[in-house]
Amino acid sequence: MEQVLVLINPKSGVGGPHRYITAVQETWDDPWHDVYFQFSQSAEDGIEKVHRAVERGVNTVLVVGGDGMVNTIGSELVGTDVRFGVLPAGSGNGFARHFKTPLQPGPATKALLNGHTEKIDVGKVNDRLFFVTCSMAWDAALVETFEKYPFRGIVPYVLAGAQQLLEYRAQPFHVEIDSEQLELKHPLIFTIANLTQFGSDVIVAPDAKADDGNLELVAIETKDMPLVLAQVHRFIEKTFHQHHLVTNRNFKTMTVRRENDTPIQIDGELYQTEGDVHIQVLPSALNVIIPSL
Ligand SMILES: Nc1ncnc2c1ncn2[C@@H]1O[C@H](COP(=O)(O)OP(=O)(O)OP(=O)(O)O)[C@@H](O)[C@H]1O
Repeated sequence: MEQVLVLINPKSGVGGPHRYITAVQETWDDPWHDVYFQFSQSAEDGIEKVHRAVERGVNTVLVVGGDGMVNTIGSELVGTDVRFGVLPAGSGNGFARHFKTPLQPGPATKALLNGHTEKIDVGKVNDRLFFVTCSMAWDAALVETFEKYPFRGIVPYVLAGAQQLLEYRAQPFHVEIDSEQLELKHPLIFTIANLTQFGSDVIVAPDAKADDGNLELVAIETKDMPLVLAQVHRFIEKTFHQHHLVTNRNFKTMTVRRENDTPIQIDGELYQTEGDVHIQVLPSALNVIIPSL
Protein backbone atom coordinates (compact mmCIF):
# COMPACT_ATOMS: atom_id res chain seq x y z
CA MET A 1 0.00 0.00 0.00
CA GLU A 2 1.49 3.37 -1.03
CA GLN A 3 1.46 5.94 1.81
CA VAL A 4 0.48 9.33 0.33
CA LEU A 5 0.66 12.62 2.23
CA VAL A 6 -1.24 15.51 0.64
CA LEU A 7 0.22 18.69 2.13
CA ILE A 8 -1.90 21.77 1.53
CA ASN A 9 -0.81 25.39 1.73
CA PRO A 10 -4.04 27.03 2.97
CA LYS A 11 -2.80 30.42 1.64
CA SER A 12 -2.64 29.14 -1.96
CA GLY A 13 -5.38 28.46 -4.45
CA VAL A 14 -8.46 30.28 -5.60
CA GLY A 15 -11.60 29.08 -3.81
CA GLY A 16 -9.85 27.32 -0.93
CA PRO A 17 -8.43 23.83 -0.45
CA HIS A 18 -11.68 21.84 -0.67
CA ARG A 19 -11.56 21.51 -4.44
CA TYR A 20 -8.17 19.83 -4.15
CA ILE A 21 -9.24 17.53 -1.29
CA THR A 22 -12.30 16.42 -3.28
CA ALA A 23 -10.24 15.92 -6.44
CA VAL A 24 -7.69 13.75 -4.60
CA GLN A 25 -10.45 11.72 -2.93
CA GLU A 26 -12.06 11.08 -6.32
CA THR A 27 -8.82 9.90 -7.97
CA TRP A 28 -6.16 8.67 -5.51
CA ASP A 29 -8.42 7.14 -2.84
CA ASP A 30 -8.29 3.51 -4.08
CA PRO A 31 -7.09 0.13 -2.74
CA TRP A 32 -3.45 0.90 -3.66
CA HIS A 33 -3.08 4.26 -1.91
CA ASP A 34 -3.37 5.16 1.75
CA VAL A 35 -4.04 8.91 1.49
CA TYR A 36 -3.95 11.42 4.35
CA PHE A 37 -4.22 15.22 4.33
CA GLN A 38 -2.35 17.83 6.36
CA PHE A 39 -2.20 21.63 6.25
CA SER A 40 1.11 23.46 6.04
CA GLN A 41 0.53 26.64 8.04
CA SER A 42 4.01 28.01 7.31
CA ALA A 43 7.22 26.90 5.64
CA GLU A 44 8.57 25.71 9.02
CA ASP A 45 5.36 23.83 9.83
CA GLY A 46 5.35 22.12 6.41
CA ILE A 47 9.00 21.14 6.66
CA GLU A 48 8.41 19.66 10.12
CA LYS A 49 5.36 17.69 8.91
CA VAL A 50 7.20 16.31 5.87
CA HIS A 51 10.20 15.44 8.00
CA ARG A 52 7.97 13.39 10.30
CA ALA A 53 6.20 11.78 7.32
CA VAL A 54 9.54 10.70 5.83
CA GLU A 55 10.54 9.21 9.19
CA ARG A 56 7.25 7.27 9.21
CA GLY A 57 8.05 5.87 5.74
CA VAL A 58 5.79 7.96 3.48
CA ASN A 59 6.15 6.98 -0.21
CA THR A 60 4.61 10.01 -1.92
CA VAL A 61 4.10 13.66 -0.99
CA LEU A 62 1.66 15.72 -3.05
CA VAL A 63 1.81 19.45 -2.34
CA VAL A 64 -1.03 21.86 -3.04
CA GLY A 65 0.68 25.20 -3.55
CA GLY A 66 2.92 27.29 -5.75
CA ASP A 67 6.65 27.55 -6.33
CA GLY A 68 7.34 28.81 -2.79
CA MET A 69 5.79 25.62 -1.46
CA VAL A 70 7.66 23.52 -4.05
CA ASN A 71 10.88 25.07 -2.79
CA THR A 72 10.36 24.59 0.93
CA ILE A 73 8.93 21.07 0.78
CA GLY A 74 11.02 19.91 -2.20
CA SER A 75 14.17 20.92 -0.28
CA GLU A 76 13.18 18.57 2.53
CA LEU A 77 12.75 15.65 0.08
CA VAL A 78 16.01 16.09 -1.85
CA GLY A 79 18.19 13.02 -1.44
CA THR A 80 15.26 10.78 -0.41
CA ASP A 81 13.38 8.34 -2.68
CA VAL A 82 10.02 9.85 -1.75
CA ARG A 83 7.94 10.72 -4.82
CA PHE A 84 7.09 14.44 -5.05
CA GLY A 85 4.01 15.64 -6.94
CA VAL A 86 2.70 19.17 -7.35
CA LEU A 87 -0.95 20.20 -7.58
CA PRO A 88 -0.60 23.78 -8.82
CA ALA A 89 -2.39 26.25 -6.55
CA GLY A 90 0.03 29.19 -6.68
CA SER A 91 -0.11 32.26 -8.88
CA GLY A 92 2.85 31.55 -11.17
CA ASN A 93 3.25 27.76 -10.90
CA GLY A 94 6.51 27.65 -12.87
CA PHE A 95 7.34 24.12 -11.67
CA ALA A 96 3.94 22.64 -12.52
CA ARG A 97 3.70 24.47 -15.84
CA HIS A 98 7.14 23.24 -16.90
CA PHE A 99 5.85 19.67 -16.61
CA LYS A 100 2.56 20.62 -18.35
CA THR A 101 0.49 19.82 -15.26
CA PRO A 102 -3.15 20.85 -15.82
CA LEU A 103 -4.04 23.87 -13.69
CA GLN A 104 -7.46 22.63 -12.53
CA PRO A 105 -7.55 20.35 -9.45
CA GLY A 106 -9.46 17.45 -11.09
CA PRO A 107 -7.33 17.07 -14.24
CA ALA A 108 -4.14 17.76 -12.24
CA THR A 109 -4.78 14.96 -9.71
CA LYS A 110 -5.63 12.52 -12.54
CA ALA A 111 -2.50 13.50 -14.47
CA LEU A 112 -0.34 12.84 -11.40
CA LEU A 113 -2.07 9.50 -10.73
CA ASN A 114 -1.34 8.46 -14.35
CA GLY A 115 2.18 9.90 -14.24
CA HIS A 116 5.57 8.25 -13.91
CA THR A 117 8.49 9.02 -11.62
CA GLU A 118 11.77 10.58 -12.75
CA LYS A 119 14.75 12.00 -10.91
CA ILE A 120 15.28 15.66 -11.74
CA ASP A 121 18.19 18.04 -11.15
CA VAL A 122 18.08 20.66 -8.44
CA GLY A 123 20.06 23.90 -8.23
CA LYS A 124 21.95 25.06 -5.17
CA VAL A 125 22.76 28.72 -4.50
CA ASN A 126 25.03 29.09 -1.45
CA ASP A 127 23.15 27.07 1.19
CA ARG A 128 19.68 27.17 -0.43
CA LEU A 129 18.17 24.89 -3.05
CA PHE A 130 16.15 26.01 -6.05
CA PHE A 131 13.96 24.01 -8.36
CA VAL A 132 12.73 26.49 -10.98
CA THR A 133 14.82 29.68 -11.35
CA CYS A 134 17.18 31.94 -9.46
CA SER A 135 17.88 35.55 -10.54
CA MET A 136 20.34 38.22 -9.46
CA ALA A 137 19.85 41.48 -11.40
CA TRP A 138 16.77 43.50 -12.47
CA ASP A 139 15.01 40.14 -12.78
CA ALA A 140 15.41 39.80 -8.98
CA ALA A 141 14.74 43.44 -8.07
CA LEU A 142 11.34 43.43 -9.79
CA VAL A 143 10.09 40.76 -7.32
CA GLU A 144 10.11 43.30 -4.48
CA THR A 145 7.86 45.63 -6.49
CA PHE A 146 5.70 42.69 -7.68
CA GLU A 147 5.08 41.59 -4.08
CA LYS A 148 3.54 44.99 -3.28
CA TYR A 149 0.76 44.54 -5.86
CA PRO A 150 -2.52 43.37 -4.30
CA PHE A 151 -3.14 40.89 -7.13
CA ARG A 152 -1.02 38.21 -8.82
CA GLY A 153 -0.37 37.07 -12.39
CA ILE A 154 1.33 38.26 -15.54
CA VAL A 155 -0.02 41.85 -15.50
CA PRO A 156 1.52 42.94 -12.16
CA TYR A 157 4.69 41.08 -13.17
CA VAL A 158 5.05 43.21 -16.32
CA LEU A 159 4.09 46.40 -14.44
CA ALA A 160 6.62 45.65 -11.68
CA GLY A 161 9.24 44.95 -14.31
CA ALA A 162 8.60 48.25 -16.10
CA GLN A 163 8.68 50.22 -12.84
CA GLN A 164 11.90 48.54 -11.68
CA LEU A 165 13.53 49.12 -15.06
CA LEU A 166 13.40 52.86 -14.37
CA GLU A 167 14.80 52.51 -10.84
CA TYR A 168 17.29 49.66 -11.24
CA ARG A 169 21.01 50.46 -10.96
CA ALA A 170 23.08 47.63 -12.47
CA GLN A 171 26.42 46.64 -10.93
CA PRO A 172 29.25 44.67 -12.58
CA PHE A 173 29.35 40.89 -12.12
CA HIS A 174 32.56 38.91 -12.33
CA VAL A 175 31.50 35.37 -13.18
CA GLU A 176 33.40 32.09 -13.17
CA ILE A 177 31.27 29.59 -15.02
CA ASP A 178 32.77 26.08 -15.12
CA SER A 179 36.25 26.92 -16.47
CA GLU A 180 35.26 30.17 -18.25
CA GLN A 181 35.46 33.78 -16.98
CA LEU A 182 32.76 36.30 -17.88
CA GLU A 183 32.79 40.01 -17.10
CA LEU A 184 29.34 41.58 -17.23
CA LYS A 185 29.63 45.34 -16.79
CA HIS A 186 25.95 46.16 -16.80
CA PRO A 187 23.85 43.00 -16.35
CA LEU A 188 20.13 43.66 -16.45
CA ILE A 189 18.96 40.08 -16.59
CA PHE A 190 20.96 37.34 -14.89
CA THR A 191 18.83 34.25 -14.43
CA ILE A 192 19.90 30.70 -13.72
CA ALA A 193 17.24 28.29 -14.92
CA ASN A 194 16.76 24.70 -13.82
CA LEU A 195 13.38 24.64 -15.58
CA THR A 196 12.09 26.71 -18.48
CA GLN A 197 10.04 29.47 -16.91
CA PHE A 198 9.55 32.02 -14.12
CA GLY A 199 5.88 31.00 -13.91
CA SER A 200 2.72 32.26 -15.66
CA ASP A 201 4.26 30.92 -18.90
CA VAL A 202 6.95 33.61 -18.89
CA ILE A 203 9.61 31.45 -20.56
CA VAL A 204 13.22 32.44 -19.93
CA ALA A 205 15.04 29.24 -20.97
CA PRO A 206 12.90 27.21 -23.38
CA ASP A 207 15.68 24.63 -23.87
CA ALA A 208 16.22 23.97 -20.14
CA LYS A 209 15.83 20.28 -19.31
CA ALA A 210 15.00 19.02 -15.83
CA ASP A 211 17.24 15.96 -16.09
CA ASP A 212 20.28 16.92 -18.20
CA GLY A 213 22.67 17.44 -15.27
CA ASN A 214 23.07 21.13 -16.14
CA LEU A 215 21.75 24.54 -15.18
CA GLU A 216 21.30 27.27 -17.79
CA LEU A 217 22.45 30.88 -17.55
CA VAL A 218 20.39 33.48 -19.45
CA ALA A 219 21.89 36.97 -19.13
CA ILE A 220 21.62 40.27 -20.94
CA GLU A 221 24.01 43.14 -20.52
CA THR A 222 22.86 46.52 -21.76
CA LYS A 223 22.16 50.07 -20.64
CA ASP A 224 19.42 50.37 -23.20
CA MET A 225 16.28 50.06 -21.04
CA PRO A 226 13.78 50.71 -23.87
CA LEU A 227 15.44 47.91 -25.86
CA VAL A 228 14.82 45.46 -23.03
CA LEU A 229 11.22 46.61 -22.61
CA ALA A 230 10.67 46.17 -26.34
CA GLN A 231 11.87 42.56 -26.03
CA VAL A 232 9.53 41.56 -23.18
CA HIS A 233 7.10 39.86 -25.60
CA ARG A 234 9.88 37.38 -26.40
CA PHE A 235 9.44 35.81 -22.94
CA ILE A 236 5.97 34.72 -24.00
CA GLU A 237 7.06 33.77 -27.52
CA LYS A 238 9.95 31.68 -26.10
CA THR A 239 12.52 33.58 -28.19
CA PHE A 240 14.17 35.86 -25.62
CA HIS A 241 17.24 33.62 -25.39
CA GLN A 242 17.82 34.02 -29.15
CA HIS A 243 18.34 37.80 -29.00
CA HIS A 244 21.87 38.74 -30.09
CA LEU A 245 22.62 40.54 -26.80
CA VAL A 246 21.73 37.53 -24.68
CA THR A 247 24.41 35.27 -23.20
CA ASN A 248 23.37 31.60 -22.81
CA ARG A 249 25.49 28.93 -21.14
CA ASN A 250 24.85 25.43 -19.85
CA PHE A 251 26.94 24.85 -16.75
CA LYS A 252 27.48 22.84 -13.59
CA THR A 253 29.17 25.31 -11.25
CA MET A 254 29.33 29.10 -11.11
CA THR A 255 30.69 31.77 -8.78
CA VAL A 256 29.46 35.36 -9.03
CA ARG A 257 31.39 38.22 -7.42
CA ARG A 258 29.52 41.50 -6.89
CA GLU A 259 30.20 44.68 -4.91
CA ASN A 260 26.74 44.95 -3.38
CA ASP A 261 24.97 41.97 -1.87
CA THR A 262 21.57 42.70 -3.38
CA PRO A 263 18.80 40.13 -2.71
CA ILE A 264 18.50 37.08 -4.95
CA GLN A 265 15.26 35.69 -6.37
CA ILE A 266 14.89 31.97 -5.61
CA ASP A 267 11.73 30.26 -6.92
CA GLY A 268 9.77 33.50 -6.69
CA GLU A 269 10.93 34.66 -3.24
CA LEU A 270 13.69 37.16 -2.40
CA TYR A 271 16.56 36.18 -0.12
CA GLN A 272 19.44 38.26 1.21
CA THR A 273 22.89 36.76 0.61
CA GLU A 274 26.34 37.91 1.65
CA GLY A 275 29.62 37.71 -0.22
CA ASP A 276 30.30 35.62 -3.31
CA VAL A 277 27.41 33.61 -4.72
CA HIS A 278 28.18 29.96 -5.46
CA ILE A 279 25.79 28.06 -7.69
CA GLN A 280 25.91 24.39 -8.59
CA VAL A 281 23.70 21.67 -10.01
CA LEU A 282 22.75 18.64 -7.92
CA PRO A 283 22.04 16.07 -10.64
CA SER A 284 19.08 13.67 -10.25
CA ALA A 285 18.42 14.92 -6.72
CA LEU A 286 14.60 14.87 -6.49
CA ASN A 287 12.18 12.06 -7.34
CA VAL A 288 9.32 13.81 -9.16
CA ILE A 289 5.99 12.55 -10.48
CA ILE A 290 5.85 13.68 -14.12
CA PRO A 291 2.16 14.10 -14.98
CA SER A 292 0.61 12.25 -17.86
CA LEU A 293 -2.64 13.42 -19.49
N1 LIG B 1 5.47 24.91 3.04
C1 LIG B 1 4.78 26.04 3.13
N2 LIG B 1 3.64 26.10 3.85
C2 LIG B 1 2.92 27.23 3.95
N3 LIG B 1 3.27 28.38 3.36
C3 LIG B 1 4.39 28.38 2.62
C4 LIG B 1 5.18 27.21 2.46
N4 LIG B 1 6.19 27.49 1.65
C5 LIG B 1 6.07 28.79 1.31
N5 LIG B 1 4.98 29.33 1.90
C6 LIG B 1 4.46 30.71 1.79
O1 LIG B 1 3.13 30.66 1.26
C7 LIG B 1 2.88 31.77 0.40
C8 LIG B 1 2.27 31.26 -0.89
O2 LIG B 1 3.22 30.44 -1.50
P1 LIG B 1 2.96 29.46 -2.68
O3 LIG B 1 4.25 29.13 -3.26
O4 LIG B 1 2.13 28.29 -2.25
O5 LIG B 1 2.06 30.30 -3.68
P2 LIG B 1 2.50 31.48 -4.67
O6 LIG B 1 3.55 32.31 -4.05
O7 LIG B 1 1.24 32.14 -5.11
O8 LIG B 1 3.07 30.61 -5.87
P3 LIG B 1 4.00 30.97 -7.11
O9 LIG B 1 5.37 31.16 -6.54
O10 LIG B 1 3.90 29.77 -7.99
O11 LIG B 1 3.46 32.22 -7.73
C9 LIG B 1 4.20 32.49 0.23
O12 LIG B 1 4.17 33.63 1.03
C10 LIG B 1 5.23 31.52 0.76
O13 LIG B 1 6.29 32.18 1.42
